[in-house]
Amino acid sequence: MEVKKRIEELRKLIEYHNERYYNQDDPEITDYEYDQISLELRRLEKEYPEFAVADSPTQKVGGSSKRELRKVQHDVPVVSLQDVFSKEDVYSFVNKMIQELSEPTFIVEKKIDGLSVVLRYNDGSFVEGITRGDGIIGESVYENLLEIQNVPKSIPQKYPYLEVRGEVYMTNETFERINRKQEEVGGKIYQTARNLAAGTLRQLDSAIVKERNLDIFVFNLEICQGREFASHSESLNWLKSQGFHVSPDFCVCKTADEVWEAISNIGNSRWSLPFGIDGAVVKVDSLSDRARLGMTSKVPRWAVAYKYPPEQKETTVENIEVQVGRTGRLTPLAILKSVRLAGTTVSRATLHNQDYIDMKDIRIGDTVIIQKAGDIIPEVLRSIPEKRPPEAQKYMIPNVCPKCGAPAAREENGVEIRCTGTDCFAQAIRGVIYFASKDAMNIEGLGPSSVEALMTDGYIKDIADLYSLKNYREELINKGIIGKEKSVDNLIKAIDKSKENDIDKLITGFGIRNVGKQTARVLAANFRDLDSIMEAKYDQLITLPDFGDIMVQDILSFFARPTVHTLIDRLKESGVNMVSRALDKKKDDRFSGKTFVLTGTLPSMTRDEATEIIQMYGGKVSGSVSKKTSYVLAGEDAGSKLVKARELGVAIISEEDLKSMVEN
Ligand SMILES: NC(=O)c1ccc[n+]([C@@H]2O[C@H](COP(=O)([O-])OP(=O)(O)OC[C@H]3O[C@@H](n4cnc5c(N)ncnc54)[C@H](O)[C@@H]3O)[C@@H](O)[C@H]2O)c1
Ligand SMILES: [Zn+2]
Repeated sequence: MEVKKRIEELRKLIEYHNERYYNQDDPEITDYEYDQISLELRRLEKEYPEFAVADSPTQKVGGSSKRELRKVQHDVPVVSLQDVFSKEDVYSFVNKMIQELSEPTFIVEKKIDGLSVVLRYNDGSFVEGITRGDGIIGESVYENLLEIQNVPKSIPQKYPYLEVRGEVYMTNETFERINRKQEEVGGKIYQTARNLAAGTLRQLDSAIVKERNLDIFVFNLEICQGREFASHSESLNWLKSQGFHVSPDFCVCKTADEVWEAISNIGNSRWSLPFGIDGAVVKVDSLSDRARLGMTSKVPRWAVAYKYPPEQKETTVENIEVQVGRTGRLTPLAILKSVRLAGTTVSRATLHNQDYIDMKDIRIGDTVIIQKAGDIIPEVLRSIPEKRPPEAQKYMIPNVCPKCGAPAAREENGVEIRCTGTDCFAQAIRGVIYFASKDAMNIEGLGPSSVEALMTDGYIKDIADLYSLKNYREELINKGIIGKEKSVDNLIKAIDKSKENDIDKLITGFGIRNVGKQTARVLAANFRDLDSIMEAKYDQLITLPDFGDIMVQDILSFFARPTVHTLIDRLKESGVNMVSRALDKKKDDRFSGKTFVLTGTLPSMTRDEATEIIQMYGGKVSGSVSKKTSYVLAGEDAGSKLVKARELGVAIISEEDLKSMVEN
């Protein structure tokens, strides 16, 4: 029973991360973490075949396609690759092939970390380009592919039909350039070059593709009408001669030792490559052998993908600094002797909190092992006590705030230590940065460095001061701390524009503890204006969807502070909007008299979000289906309610339907 539950839990988790990764191009966890949970599921399903199901994520490929992009059926199903994680697995694959085939040759290639596309050519002309999608149906990204220089638009040898497969990717340099630009304008920071490449290729504006400099490596020939190839290497060489950018410097091997050497060589060069790879692919070279071996529903039997373990390095902790967050939280940060790790220079790593430091016993002067899980954020894995200098003391986060000197205290029953000072400069800076951030007031051009400069030079002390910044226009232009005239004017304009925001943005911007943008939205949708929220009582707030005791207490204590009242008065005087627009929308009660029942998991909304939308337009949400039910909003794994709805002939709608019902 326990196992079955775990299997189901893993399936749900993987489906969720697949959605984030393949469909939204915005993963929440690293590939390394994802691979760990997939591996666990694969092992359990193998060990307990009685719990195997046909639609498990281990049996499926990729994601679905976007609504806006044209769907195209694949000629040859685009499958995934069998992952392996150890030397033993590589040897056993190679040796098995050697046993089954007569003197096979193997090709070892870099596994480029991008997204797969299929390119089609008619009589030598590029006519269609498709993403993998779910492997059977992909989405056309032809217009965007036209903007990639290394996709040949026509090739010299004109066979009636040619289909090749390749990986679209972005170089590290371009990736960093774009993120730097995003940071300057306070925009979204992309997690990895792979997501940005995928997101770029799957959006609707080809001009963006051009500007973002995508590239492609072709790694397989699928179909070539009118010509036979004996081997993969022969086809790659031919593709190269036709102007394709082919999977670079592939390696031809005979034995498991040679294959492993090739894999190790790629591994050693990994962090000096100009683009990201997430492994090495070992393929049987002979195409007739490949045909004989065939494939499972998900992977070919003639190839495996070896995934490298995260790179680890030894370094020393030179110091531990303490940072002060927006809510006064003190976060210890290890200052490390700089080392190159997974392609970047690492000189700091968060130590999270006192418990983390205690658990790993990390001290100043210690030699530690660091790694980048999934190659993004470095973490300290462990310290090496044998190499510890004799004078190294156990580390304790100080009991005063390093910025303002006020006492710092550990939360009751919590691990966080916070500055209790009410006048803490470090907190104030973070507070303003947060106020300006995308989820909050979304003030473009007001990123961390501008806020810090403005506050250090005394132009602003708090968020209300932002709205009088225009009085210092000339001075700011002369001083140049924001930039030239244009930057200053843009900033002033953006600040001015933020006055018109709905109050959920403002409430988010206050940075009340435990009140994120979703909670702020609920508040805005249920009260007329900020004054009524400030006057709201416990009993009123606790009935709101998803509001819990701690959150309500936090809201009440925030609005009880006299300093908050003064601040809000100043914002009002500057003309910052204090009226709920979400509530205005409520007057649109197109769902009045209609009852909805929700069932199953919706693709992108939580049930509460769907409920909120329905209620906002005057509809009711009920728990059970009856003849009086107007609509059943059904998602994945919908159960008995859906059956009942069908029986009673109640209209069944999807999340998409609901969205279109409330459009304009
Ligand atoms: N972080 C997350 O939330 C998350 C979610 C889903 C998937 N993932 C990552 O994606 C991986 C699964 O992705 P997948 O289904 O694309 O399979 P895969 O990455 O295991 O391998 C298949 C793909 O590799 C690519 N490839 C690159 N170079 C190649 C070459 N030389 N030859 C052949 N193929 C080459 C092709 O696009 C092919 O479709 C996971 O292992 C995980 O790392 C991460
Ligand atoms: Zn402080």
